[in-house]
Amino acid sequence: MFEKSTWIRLPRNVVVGHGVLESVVEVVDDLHLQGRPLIVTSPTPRSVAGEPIAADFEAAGIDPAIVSIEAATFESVQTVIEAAEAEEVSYLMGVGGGKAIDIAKMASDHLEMGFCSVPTAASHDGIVSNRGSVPDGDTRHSVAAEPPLAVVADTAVLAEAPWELTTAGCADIISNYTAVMDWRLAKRLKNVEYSEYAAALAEMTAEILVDNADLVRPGLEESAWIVTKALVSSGVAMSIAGSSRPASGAEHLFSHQLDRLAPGAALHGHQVGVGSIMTAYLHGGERGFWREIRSALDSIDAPTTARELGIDDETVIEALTTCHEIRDRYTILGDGMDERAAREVATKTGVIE
Ligand SMILES: NC(=O)C1=CN([C@@H]2O[C@H](COP(=O)(O)OP(=O)(O)OC[C@H]3O[C@@H](n4cnc5c(N)ncnc54)[C@H](OP(=O)(O)O)[C@@H]3O)[C@@H](O)[C@H]2O)C=CC1
Ligand SMILES: O=C(CO)COP(=O)(O)O
Ligand SMILES: [Zn+2]
Repeated sequence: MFEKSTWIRLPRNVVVGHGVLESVVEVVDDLHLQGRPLIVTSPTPRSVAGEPIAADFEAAGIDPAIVSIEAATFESVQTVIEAAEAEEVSYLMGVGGGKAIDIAKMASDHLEMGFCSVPTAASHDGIVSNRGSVPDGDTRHSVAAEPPLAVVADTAVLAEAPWELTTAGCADIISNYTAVMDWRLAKRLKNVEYSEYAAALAEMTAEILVDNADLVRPGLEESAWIVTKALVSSGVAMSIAGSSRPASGAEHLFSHQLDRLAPGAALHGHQVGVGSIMTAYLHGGERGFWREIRSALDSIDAPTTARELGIDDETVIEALTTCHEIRDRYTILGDGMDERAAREVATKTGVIE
């Protein structure tokens, strides 16, 4: 008897383009969301988009609540849950980078409330996904969370954000190549659940972005358009898979470990990009695909070395040798790299000197 089933949760409205921030109230109205929103944001995105959105709600006769969080932690999720309960809101709106959006989607999941995603930076592919990624002591959880009902991505806002946030988003997408290699390996060796469609979409997204790398340039709003479409597509791949596997392999474990060892040193996307160079080397050997990953990152001005990340060489080695412990996710790192092997991959790929 055939007993398989799947449940893919995707946004209903994805609105991307110049000036669409002004359409937030209309988008919410189209979803028939009633009552007060809680705008979940962080300091810079609050002034860039949180306050203007709040003003638009007020002009429409709706009184929004607003809460700012500083870090992607379970304490922040709790702060948002308490604010939502105290303010008696009906739905949440994550306005910001990956941090604010992750916290809003996780709090929404707990509160069983709808959630909309308003990115202020094209820096990560959690804009659309139904996952939240949160550190917790020695581990990093990738938890199921509420997917957004709507995404409103204003390319004018995204293009105004610091350029390195956009290159971080590109690198998060380019890392799909190695994430999918790890996923296929885990399917072959450990029989993990695998979706051909999600893997193909994640890879194709990276490929289209790399093919369009010439158009990704600072000061061009079209760059924000190209990168945001890729981030949406990659998030959809995660939602199809029901896990972050299509977009998160060993290069993400490496980045998550760097977050613990050198907090705040570099952006998530930049760290996974550098991780991807090294894990591609492990997948393909010296003459392999890692060179293409490195030149793709180079072509969009993303870091390719520890020095460019602002992280010292020894921290890179420590992260490489310990990051398999971050979570139970089988990757090319297997049950861990020894120090000599880590030094060799980091040196041969030029990540450390
Ligand atoms: N759930 C998922 O599927 C995924 C989740 N992630 C998660 O997302 C996070 C990474 O996202 P990222 O966006 O890099 O991190 P942050 O949300 O920390 O944003 C990075 C920085 O950009 C600033 N910023 C955001 N928007 C603007 C703007 N318009 N102008 C100026 N500065 C701005 C933030 O300011 P401020 O400090 O004021 O907030 C912050 O300093 C990680 O926690 C990662 O795990 C990443 C990919 C997928
Ligand atoms: O960053 C991600 C995809 O780009 C997802 O990270 P996690 O695997 O920690 O959920
Ligand atoms: Zn990522």
